[in-house]
Amino acid sequence: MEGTAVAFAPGHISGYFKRIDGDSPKTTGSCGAGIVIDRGVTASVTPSPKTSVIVTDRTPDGESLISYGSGLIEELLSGLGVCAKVETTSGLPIGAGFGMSAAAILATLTATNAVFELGMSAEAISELAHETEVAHNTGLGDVAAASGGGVAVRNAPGIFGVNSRFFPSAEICSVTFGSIFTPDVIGSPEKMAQVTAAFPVGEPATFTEFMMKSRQFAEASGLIPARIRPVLDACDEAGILASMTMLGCGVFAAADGFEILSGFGTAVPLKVCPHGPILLEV
Ligand SMILES: Nc1ncnc2c1ncn2[C@@H]1O[C@H](COP(=O)(O)OP(=O)(O)O)[C@@H](O)[C@H]1O
Ligand SMILES: CC(C)(COP(=O)(O)O)[C@@H](O)C(=O)O
Repeated sequence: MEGTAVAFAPGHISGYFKRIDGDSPKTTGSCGAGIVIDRGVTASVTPSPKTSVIVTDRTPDGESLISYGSGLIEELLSGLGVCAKVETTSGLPIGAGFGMSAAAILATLTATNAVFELGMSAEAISELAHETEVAHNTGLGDVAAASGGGVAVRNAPGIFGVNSRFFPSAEICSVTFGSIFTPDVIGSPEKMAQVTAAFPVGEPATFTEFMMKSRQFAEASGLIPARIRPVLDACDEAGILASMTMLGCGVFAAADGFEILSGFGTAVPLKVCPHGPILLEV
């Protein structure tokens, strides 16, 4: 129980989803599909007599934003019966539909497990991360998806709900204007009813199919903020596949949309991450 462990967990852009309520957080979650991305959260965990958390977030312009304390992470550590100094650094803005809350939980648990030699399997880490995420209403399907890489297609709630993963060579880009408070959306029965009705038929097997289904869902879901409509229109005009980052005020598009997205804000190039959480240092 000495030293520091550092872990990385990838983010996840959800293209479409539908809430599924089970009888516990373990069996509650979502079906849907999304891209596991190469930007995520790096967590460094050092055993300490008292728990403290430093969170480095990103603004939509890419600047660092430091804050102290995190109820979510503090609760996670206390549930494991350990105290540590934790630093999480997000590669993209928190709350903007990039699955940064799931990545923060997965990265923190992976590093905590290593430095305290808790003996948790990758599956046990994902299970606890999923239950934490669902219990806090910060996400439904991000943990299941980000526990591995690629484009993850989920046909059941929970960490065993990933039906297939494919690994396209296509790259993407994204622009964000800020956050959408996830609990307000996934906690609203009215919004969830419209989302469920918008869920697309059939499962995507290619990047293009995934993008088309995501956009079809976004349009029918009633979730598209007015702020991103001009970006989607500009992409449509140029024939570039694009949709809304669920659940954030932003757009993700095929890589050839980078210049168009840059006309609206700070565009970020992203790759499909080939893996789930990894330990970087122990
Ligand atoms: N790196 C982090 N460290 C600690 N808490 C985090 C971190 N990232 C997210 N959270 C928690 O998750 C909440 C945001 O959840 P959500 O809107 O689902 O974000 P995202 O869309 O990035 O997954 C934050 O208000 C905070 O409570
Ligand atoms: C879309 C969302 C419900 C939330 O995603 P985020 O805002 O990134 O936490 C996701 O967890 C999903 O189930 O697909």
